[in-house]
Amino acid sequence: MQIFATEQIRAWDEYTIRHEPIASVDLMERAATACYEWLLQHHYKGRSFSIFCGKGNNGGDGLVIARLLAQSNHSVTVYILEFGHKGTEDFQINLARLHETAASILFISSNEAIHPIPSQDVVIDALLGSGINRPADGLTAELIQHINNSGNEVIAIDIPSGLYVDHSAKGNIVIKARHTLSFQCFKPAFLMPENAESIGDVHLLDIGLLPGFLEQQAAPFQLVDQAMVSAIIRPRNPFDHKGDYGHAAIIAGSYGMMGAAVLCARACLRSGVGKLTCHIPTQGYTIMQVSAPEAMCRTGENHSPHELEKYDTIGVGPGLGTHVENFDLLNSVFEQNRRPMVIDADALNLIGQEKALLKQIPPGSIITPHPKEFERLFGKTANDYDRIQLALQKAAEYNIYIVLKGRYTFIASPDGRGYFNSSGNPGMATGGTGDVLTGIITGLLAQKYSSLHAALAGVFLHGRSGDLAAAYSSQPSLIASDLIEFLGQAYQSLT
Ligand SMILES: NC(=O)C1=CN([C@@H]2O[C@H](COP(=O)(O)OP(=O)(O)OC[C@H]3O[C@@H](n4cnc5c(N)ncnc54)[C@H](OP(=O)(O)O)[C@@H]3O)[C@@H](O)[C@H]2O)[C@H](O)CC1
Ligand SMILES: [K+]
Repeated sequence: MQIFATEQIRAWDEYTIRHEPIASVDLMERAATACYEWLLQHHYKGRSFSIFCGKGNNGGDGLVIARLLAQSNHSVTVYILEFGHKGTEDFQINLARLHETAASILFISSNEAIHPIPSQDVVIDALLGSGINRPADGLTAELIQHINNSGNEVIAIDIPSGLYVDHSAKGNIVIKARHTLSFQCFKPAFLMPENAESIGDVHLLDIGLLPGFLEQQAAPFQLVDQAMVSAIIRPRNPFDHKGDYGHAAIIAGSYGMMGAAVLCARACLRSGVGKLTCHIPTQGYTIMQVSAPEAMCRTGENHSPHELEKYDTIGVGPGLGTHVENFDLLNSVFEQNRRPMVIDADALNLIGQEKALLKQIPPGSIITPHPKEFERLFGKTANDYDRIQLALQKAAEYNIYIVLKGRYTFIASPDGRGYFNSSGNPGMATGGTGDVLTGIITGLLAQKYSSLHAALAGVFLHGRSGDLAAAYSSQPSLIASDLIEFLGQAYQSLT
């Protein structure tokens, strides 16, 4: 699924209006009807509503929702924020239609006109949508603060008022919604951690925008979804043998952190790799042999980084520790292996301390930092949008794939393309889930998936395992081992 910027969303509306064809006011009716139906299907039937509208088409959506609610015997009060102009054509048509109903209509043109919101009312926020072009200030800002301070449940239409679709509104005054009802496709704003407080739960409603538009568009970002990953994962051939699925190595673990190495190894095995050898410290030998009997082990000084050429790929980092000898270890790995590999955790922290190592990473490799590790490698950014741009820039500079872990993990490709993963849940915010991800991606690389495909399929399967595990038990109880147990079902769910 494509993730569009503001101009493309507008162009998609216009394309649909021209080619369906459908009048703009009827498209608004369709969008608002989808919101109205969502409300009825989600326990809002019979409630009373305070609906706040601007004078653009976002406000127009609010007026249609108000009419549909009033016509179905809901108590509706509509507050229209005076912007000093008449409003868009579709706004005006729908204001006239609203006058035919029992809804109360009040205009807010000064602070004195802002009154307490009845505590039982559901608030609908239709003040500003994708047409926002400056921070909310003056009366608009006052009204947003008033709504936020009311404690009422807020449902935002299209996007919480005050947020921009595709750049940061950090520090600005923005509606805090419990739910956001948006249309057709994800907006970049919904995928940024800095907006979590504003957007609440996002629900995408189908308003029948024509798919023909998608063929003409290069979107700035793509959503990694089931359709994309199902097309990546290849079925197995009946005559295949283990040699066909590659030999991976994992270089991981240290005293007190063998768990990370075990999780990584077991995830790698479950990803479908043909053979796995673990390069681990001597004191971890028994732990690994008992925990992952399918894996071979190499022990010796400094993880015994020898004869690495024989592996199809290598995953390095989980539980490695950051002692100084590990700089030699990394140097040795990068010298012997020039094929794409996976670099995570302490290996990234070492590179963060010795930035010259960045240039030695084999081309096409995948690094998997969480935001703190990313910051140690590439520095701080002012906001989440800038961090994504920095990831794209660094991916190109070092010819690597950057998997920036988070609720919607971002994958920066060196060719400038960016992807947001759609699977996963907050239950996965627990120790060891990153080690599992490294194991899965290493296993996919060994199976000769391209770096891009290994990264995309790896993050999606990892998140899907988390979703299945959380559905089976719960989010709070989820532990990293559960992801490995559910990886089989995650594969199964693709078909
Ligand atoms: N497929 C769809 O997505 C559909 C979406 N629809 C809805 O349409 C809106 C977008 O409507 P638009 O009229 O383009 O924009 P807004 O309603 O968001 O804004 C209207 C005007 O408000 C002014 N503005 C901008 N920023 C501010 C601000 N900070 N404070 C006050 N006013 C502001 C600006 O006008 P100016 O002349 O003052 O610059 C905007 O033009 C979309 O979000 C959906 O809700 C349709 O229903 C169809 C389907
Ligand atoms: K809104």
